[in-house]
Amino acid sequence: MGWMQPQQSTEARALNPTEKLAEVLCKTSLEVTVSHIEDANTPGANNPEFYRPVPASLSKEELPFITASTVMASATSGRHWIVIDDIVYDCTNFITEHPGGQEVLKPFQGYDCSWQFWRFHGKQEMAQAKELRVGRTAGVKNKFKERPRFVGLRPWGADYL
Ligand code: HEM
Repeated sequence: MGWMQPQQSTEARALNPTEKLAEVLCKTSLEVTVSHIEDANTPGANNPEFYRPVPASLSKEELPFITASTVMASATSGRHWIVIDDIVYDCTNFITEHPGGQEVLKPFQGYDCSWQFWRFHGKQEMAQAKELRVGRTAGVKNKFKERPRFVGLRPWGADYL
């Protein structure tokens, strides 16, 4: 039996090695990591005119996030945006230079055209497209259902049926 004596606060006295370690571990585990998330409320962020092509050196994660509704709004704006694998490409100037012609790109303004792109192109064209990136997005629809690829007379992958 004895009297309870309040302990000195840790600020007032030097910490022993165990306390020091505990302090470091606590601080480390409480550290908050932040990633760059665009604020869709930023003035102008809902207007396709707000965005311009970003440097090719930026990774996908570093691209500004553009909402699906803003991407779709580009269809009625002056910008010709298309989406391939959740990346938004500004083809406003490129459309007249596209070797496959303007007509193939026109129906995709404001829409996803991933499978159509990969049907005709490979990594080389994708590298060329990199300089047209304006942002990343999610949930943008493709107007057309992908038709199965045929290998000879059977659809690709049909041999497991
Ligand atoms: C930013 C996106 C795009 C870029 C950078 C791009 C680039 C190119 C290039 C460099 C070629 C010439 C290829 C060659 O001569 O071998 C080409 C041809 C073509 N592209 Fe694209 N393209 C894009 C988007 C698309 C999309 C979305 C479609 C379809 C909806 C498409 C359909 C075609 C077609 C049909 C050809 C002609 C292919 C042929 O003659 O064999 N392209 N494109």
